[in-house]
Amino acid sequence: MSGADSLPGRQVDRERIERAVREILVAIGEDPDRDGLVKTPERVARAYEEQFAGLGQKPDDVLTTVFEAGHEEMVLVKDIELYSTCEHHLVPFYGVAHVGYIPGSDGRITGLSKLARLVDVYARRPQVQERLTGQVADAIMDHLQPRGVIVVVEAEHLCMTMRGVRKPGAQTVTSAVRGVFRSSDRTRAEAMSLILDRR
Ligand SMILES: Nc1nc2c(ncn2[C@@H]2O[C@H](COP(=O)(O)OP(=O)(O)OP(=O)(O)O)[C@@H](O)[C@H]2O)c(=O)[nH]1
Ligand SMILES: [Zn+2]
Repeated sequence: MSGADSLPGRQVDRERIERAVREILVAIGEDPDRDGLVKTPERVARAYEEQFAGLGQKPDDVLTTVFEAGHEEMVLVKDIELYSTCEHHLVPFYGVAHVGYIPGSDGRITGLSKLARLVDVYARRPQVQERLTGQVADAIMDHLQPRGVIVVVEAEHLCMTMRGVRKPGAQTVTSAVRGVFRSSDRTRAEAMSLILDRR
């Protein structure tokens, strides 16, 4: 688990970001005092506060509604839009997450929106896609004790699109399977066919 998980409510240091952004503007040869840029450090600080808000959140903050519904079949929320930040280049990667689980024998489930909120908790951090995918799966395993979890993330990384290798359109697909989705080929295949069904 990352160290940031133990920092509930942590706020970003906006003033420090502002100073750093001003420095970057100088370093790229810009004039940070010209009209268009004068408020940029402040804007970036506010944007970063939002973009990295997940560093101050834990899964417990969002998985608040857990109830026993006696439902023991698969629950799958598809196409949860996500925006994250590549920790290598600090540029966005974005796409969708699909989150499915099969409740445990106690039938404990959570609110559907909470699954999407959980994705945001981990997306709003400097990330790599593989870790994001695994963290969402592990948080659901820990909090709901389901029979299994499957998380699939499909994303485009702007660090591969706008710079570097420059391959727009390349989609990175990552999956994390836990419990019955790992042990049963059939259950995993059923989930994958629901996830990939693009009707
Ligand atoms: N596995 C993984 N790699 C990522 C992710 N986001 C970005 N990367 C990769 O991280 C790597 C960083 O490679 P480096 O060689 O250290 O950095 P770089 O010289 O900027 O690499 P290029 O992007 O190839 O120009 C690149 O291959 C990126 O495509 C991610 O979520 N998961
Ligand atoms: Zn990157």
